Amino acid sequence: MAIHTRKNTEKIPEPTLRRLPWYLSNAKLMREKGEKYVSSTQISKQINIDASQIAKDLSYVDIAGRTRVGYDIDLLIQVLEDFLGFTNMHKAYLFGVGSLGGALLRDSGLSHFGLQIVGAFDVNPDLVGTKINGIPIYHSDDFEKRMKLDGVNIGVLTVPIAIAQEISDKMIAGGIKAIWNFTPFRIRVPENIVVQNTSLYAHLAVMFNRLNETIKK
Ligand SMILES: NC(=O)c1ccc[n+]([C@@H]2O[C@H](COP(=O)([O-])OP(=O)(O)OC[C@H]3O[C@@H](n4cnc5c(N)ncnc54)[C@H](O)[C@@H]3O)[C@@H](O)[C@H]2O)c1
Repeated sequence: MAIHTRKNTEKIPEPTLRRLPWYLSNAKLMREKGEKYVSSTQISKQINIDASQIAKDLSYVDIAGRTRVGYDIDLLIQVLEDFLGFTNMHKAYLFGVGSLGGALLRDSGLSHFGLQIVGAFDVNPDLVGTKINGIPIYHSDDFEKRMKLDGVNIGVLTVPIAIAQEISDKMIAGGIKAIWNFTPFRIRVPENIVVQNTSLYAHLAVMFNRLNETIKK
């Protein structure tokens, strides 16, 4: 018997959005092991999240589970990939090919999650005109010209903090609609522009804190 869980039409909460890729990875792992169905209880055991939370999270995506057997794995993977936008490639530019920017260009994992960096910009003459991982590096001055050719609407910001705002303004003026900001600077943008701030160090602080708690025990 199929359970027709009504699709939850509320705005999806950010924590749910951040958990969905875990369910996707887990479903892919189960598929590799030859499983055809997966239940929220099974996912729960693997990734240590409450089964009812998983069922609630999955109510935001258009998928119905079956009693006892759970979700059809192929369908679950397809629905999650579509929902998360991992199936259609989002083209992006990266600004600032330094130690962090260069590492992101070398990361082939981004394209598995739907982000394709099609070009990068820097001002360092040693970098301009070269490629990293097949991605061409242009001079920052050529950004407007390239924008007209590449159909990009996402910008990855990995420039020095002092010029984070200036480069963001330049990106937006050129037509960029979403900025993945790795600088610690809280950039100001018009209301219609999406900003995602990301810091590796924030997670590090959590790890140190938890580690200290374990050592104390
Ligand atoms: N979010 C995180 O977890 C995290 C981790 C590391 C670094 N960062 C931040 O990322 C940024 C870059 O750090 P990094 O260590 O790679 O620095 P870096 O100095 O190695 O790289 C900065 C790059 O920006 C380039 N640049 C300078 N002016 C430019 C311009 N006008 N247009 C385009 N490129 C320009 C430089 O030539 C250089 O290649 C910093 O703001 C840093 O604080 C964040």
